[in-house]
Amino acid sequence: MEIFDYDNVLLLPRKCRVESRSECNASVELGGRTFRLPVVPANMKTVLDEKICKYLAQHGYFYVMHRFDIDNVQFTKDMQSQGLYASISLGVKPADYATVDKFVEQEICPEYITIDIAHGHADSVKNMIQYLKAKIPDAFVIAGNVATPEAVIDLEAWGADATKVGVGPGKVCITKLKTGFGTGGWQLSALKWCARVATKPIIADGGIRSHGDIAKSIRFGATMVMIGSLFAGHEESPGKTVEVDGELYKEYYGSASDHNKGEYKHVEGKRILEPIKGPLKNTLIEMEQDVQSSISYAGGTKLMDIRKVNYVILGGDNAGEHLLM
Ligand SMILES: NC(=O)C1=CN([C@@H]2O[C@H](COP(=O)(O)OP(=O)(O)OC[C@H]3O[C@@H](n4cnc5c(N)ncnc54)[C@H](OP(=O)(O)O)[C@@H]3O)[C@@H](O)[C@H]2O)C=CC1
Ligand SMILES: Nc1nc2c(ncn2[C@@H]2O[C@H](COP(=O)(O)O)[C@@H](O)[C@H]2O)c(=O)[nH]1
Repeated sequence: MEIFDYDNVLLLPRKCRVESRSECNASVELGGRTFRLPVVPANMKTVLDEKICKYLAQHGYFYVMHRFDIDNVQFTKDMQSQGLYASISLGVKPADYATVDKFVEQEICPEYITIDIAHGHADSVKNMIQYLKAKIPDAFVIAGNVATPEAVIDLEAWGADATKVGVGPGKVCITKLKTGFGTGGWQLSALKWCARVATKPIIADGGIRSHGDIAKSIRFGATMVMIGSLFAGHEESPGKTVEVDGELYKEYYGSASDHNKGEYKHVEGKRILEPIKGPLKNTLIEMEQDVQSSISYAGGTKLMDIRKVNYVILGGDNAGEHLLM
């Protein structure tokens, strides 16, 4: 098996088929809706809040609200009363089952539900998927996080409509250090490995450090990518604003950090500061333009044309050119 990551793979251009990059369509379909970009901000407290979710839904982007200190039923009602789709997160504890029961009692159905736990290849996730499919069958269920083909096969068989791949590659993640497990350092090849067996969409989660990594994820089998750090440092990001030596930063902390948990127990995340880089809408526009450029370098006109390109691995034991025959 080849081991590589975002920083040692490059995609190879094919002959351009467009006169302008504006002809390239960066949109993607997930769960019956088409979104402008194959990118979703991470469902973390310092990445998004209700206001940002509303902005994303109104402007054609996918979002997944986080699951911490929030009333999911009220959130869903608020979004749907404005004619917007609702996309929430759940855990696997009794309180999460109670939330599902509340949805059923009030006859409300969020369009997207993401089951979001650290070790998603677990019976607890199987039980929650099956509960959701029985109680709210119209919701599109994303489940994770996982790291192996076996896990993707199981989650799909248990009824997940999409899986989220990535254990430990995140910027505020310390899972690798604390447990010795994960895809940190080889997330892109783990994605490739998982995508070979997937029959449903994969969301590649964690490790994206630059916009070109979006195209690399698509090339290796992702339908969408989930990104935290690149979204945490905007003017409207919910993290606290911190000034250091006259420069402004936003705090960005892991969902499994003591900052998020409120206690130091099974901590697998840390807190960092991200420099503030202006409004979110500018980043989203720049990302779209960069993905359009990626499609044009792939010799295509639509997102999945990126899947057709060859690539090179730079340095290391697996170095070389990889041609599609
Ligand atoms: N993508 C990634 O690499 C990671 C992401 N995270 C994020 O941090 C947040 C908190 O995650 P999590 O701690 O799972 O959420 P929860 O605290 O809601 O825990 C989920 C449930 O799974 C149980 N569990 C069993 N084994 C494990 C295990 N190895 N890791 C975690 N839980 C386990 C927990 O029990 P008990 O607590 O008693 O063990 C708990 O009942 C989530 O948003 C998650 O996505 C966290 C770590 C890695
Ligand atoms: N191991 C941990 N992973 C975490 C934690 N909180 C969030 N995450 C994961 O990181 C990605 C975002 O990664 P980034 O590289 O884009 O910043 C996020 O979607 C989660 O899957 C945590 O505390 N520990």
